[in-house]
Amino acid sequence: MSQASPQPVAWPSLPGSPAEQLRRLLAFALLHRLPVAVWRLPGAASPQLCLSFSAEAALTGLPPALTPDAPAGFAFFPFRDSDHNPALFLPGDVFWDAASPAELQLNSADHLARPLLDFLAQPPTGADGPLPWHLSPQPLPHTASQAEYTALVETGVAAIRHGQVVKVVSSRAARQPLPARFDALRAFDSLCQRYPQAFVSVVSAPGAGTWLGASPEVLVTIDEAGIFRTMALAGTQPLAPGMLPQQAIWRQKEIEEQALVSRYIVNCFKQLRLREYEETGPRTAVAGQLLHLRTDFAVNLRAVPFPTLGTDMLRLLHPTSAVGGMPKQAALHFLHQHEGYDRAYYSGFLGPVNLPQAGVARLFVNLRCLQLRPTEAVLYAGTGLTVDSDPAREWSETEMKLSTVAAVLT
Ligand SMILES: C=C(O[C@H]1C=CC=C(C(=O)O)[C@@H]1O)C(=O)O
Repeated sequence: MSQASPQPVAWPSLPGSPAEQLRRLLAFALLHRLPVAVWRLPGAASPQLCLSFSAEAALTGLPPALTPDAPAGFAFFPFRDSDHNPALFLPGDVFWDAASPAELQLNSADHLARPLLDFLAQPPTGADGPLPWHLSPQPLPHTASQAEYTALVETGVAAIRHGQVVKVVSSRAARQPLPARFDALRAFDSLCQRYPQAFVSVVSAPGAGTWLGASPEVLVTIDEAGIFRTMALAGTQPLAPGMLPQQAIWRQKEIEEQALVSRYIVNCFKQLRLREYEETGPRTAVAGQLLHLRTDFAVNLRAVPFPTLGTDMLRLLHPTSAVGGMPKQAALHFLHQHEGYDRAYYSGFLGPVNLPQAGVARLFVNLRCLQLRPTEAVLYAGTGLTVDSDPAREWSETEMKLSTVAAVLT
């Protein structure tokens, strides 16, 4: 990994608008077949970008370390690590923040640093063609019909009844044609506007393809004040017009489904023998047109003798019972046997680590996402099953979840 000390460099020409600058950085990355990630943090006004000078250097094995001395970059992890869907950690060779657009942070003395600055020095022509996004080399996943999804839910409920699993999160993929002149960067902007509290991202990397999403779910974050956070997010209902989130009434099914996720997180703390966590909730949380139940967990890392808590929790949490199930191994085995398609990076995790600031990490579960193909998008959604699940309701819940990101395909 070509990691040098971060070097601020002025944008080498008269900067255009931040949107033009972002397109220019993406054009350089994609024309050179390099991995690149753009994201907008929940509640933030503008996006940030991480560009790596080597696709090979992005291939990683273990989940990233979340300590201040660990490499800086952008994690992009699949649901399950495999040769088809490699775990990626994009080294943060170039970091750019649209909030301070006149400056680039170069963290590498790689031989591509000069060509990048030369490329950015040329003013954009305005006649640039569509961006050559990376495309996945994998075949399109099987997309379940309603009858197939019903059968999967019924098999899941039977597995719960027979005590093989306590909870399992079944999911499916759906295909939708791209509208004429679809532009993933404009779609990213549109997601940012529609979902100000989501983690909005577009990640494009050789081998993985291009993924666009607006996730409502924190996996692990560590902020500037050294506060570690995670959340138990589960249970879904539509936000009806005129309804206030605090008026939502939850059925026993959703309450139990979410409580299992909370219990799973508490068990992870227990495994690490950590008692000093704060638990808030469950409360109703808004995610676009949907409501979820959410419990927040926080630990002040400066008050506990546990410098590797973030790293250890990340390794225990992924994949959480909000995307896999409980007990974890039994649920993953069930999904492997019955789900009938490759989730790839859906329900994996993604986000910046030590970028731009050492000690700060923001990892989210890759939900409400789509994968770009030449003329269509593959969209993904899942639903937590319990013994009380009704297949028709679970199907319509996946439809509602798919519509979060499908909103940018019209
Ligand atoms: C698995 C997904 O959502 C998870 C997060 C929130 C609510 C969920 C649910 O109600 O089933 C899921 O656990 C998805 O969006 O594909």
